[in-house]
Amino acid sequence: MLEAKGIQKKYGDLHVLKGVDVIIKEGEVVSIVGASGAGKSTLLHILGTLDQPDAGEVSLNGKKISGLKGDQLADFRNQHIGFIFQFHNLLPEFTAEENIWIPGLIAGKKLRDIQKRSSELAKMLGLSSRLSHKPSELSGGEQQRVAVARALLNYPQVVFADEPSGNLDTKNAHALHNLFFTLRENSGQSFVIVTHNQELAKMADRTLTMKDGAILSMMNR
Ligand SMILES: Nc1ncnc2c1ncn2[C@@H]1O[C@H](COP(=O)(O)OP(=O)(O)OP(=O)(O)O)[C@@H](O)[C@H]1O
Repeated sequence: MLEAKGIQKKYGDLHVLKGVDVIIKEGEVVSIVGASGAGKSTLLHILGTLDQPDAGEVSLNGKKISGLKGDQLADFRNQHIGFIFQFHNLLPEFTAEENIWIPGLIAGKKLRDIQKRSSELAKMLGLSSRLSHKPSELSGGEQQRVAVARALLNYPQVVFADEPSGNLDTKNAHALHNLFFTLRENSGQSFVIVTHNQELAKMADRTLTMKDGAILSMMNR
C-alpha cells in the first residue's frame, strides 16, 4: 500500500540514497536497520513526506504523495501519517491530553470527537490517570506513550518511528515495542521503524538492512 520507487537523495556531493525501492503492506511492521550514516532516517523522512526525494516517487494506495506541497501536504500528512521520534517533541506548556488532541484540532475535528478518541487511546496506552499532567511531570515511558497516542489520534494508515525507544530504559523500551504490535493487532496500521534496538528489529515482520544508501537485504519473519 505504501510504495517507494527509485528514491534518490543527495546532500551536496554526498549521495545519501542511491535508488531505494520499498513496499510496505497494510498492517505490516517493518524495521529499518544499518550502520550510522547508512541513510535510514533520510529514507524514513522521505517515505513520511517530511522530506522530498531528488528522484523517484512515493505513493500511498496508488496516489503519488512525494511532490505534494503547502496545505495539501500538511493536510495529507496530518490525516494519513503518524510520527514518533526518539525525543517525543511534546509541547511542554500543554497537558498530556492537550498534546494528544493536537492532530485532531489541526484537522478541524469536533472537540467532542477528539476527546472521545483521546480517552480511548489513553485507556489503551495506560495513560488515563496522567492526562492532566504536563510532559515534565511524566516519566520517560509515559511521555513516549503520549507521543504514540498523539501519532494515532487521526487513525493514520502508516506510523513512522525514528529510534522510538532510543531514550528509554530496557523495561520501558520492551513495553513500547510490545505496544506497537498490540496496536497493529487492534487497528491494522502499518509501522515503519528505524531502530538500533536489536529486540525491536527482530520482532518486526520484516527487517530492511541499509548500507551506504541502498537496501542490502530484506529479511522476513
Ligand atoms: N540535512 C542534511 N544535510 C546534509 N547532510 C545530511 C543531512 N541529513 C543527513 N545528512 C547526512 O546523510 C547521511 C545519512 O544520514 P541519516 O540520518 O539518514 O543516517 P542514519 O542511517 O539514519 O544514521 P543514524 O543511525 O546515525 O541515525 C549522513 O552522512 C548524514 O550526515
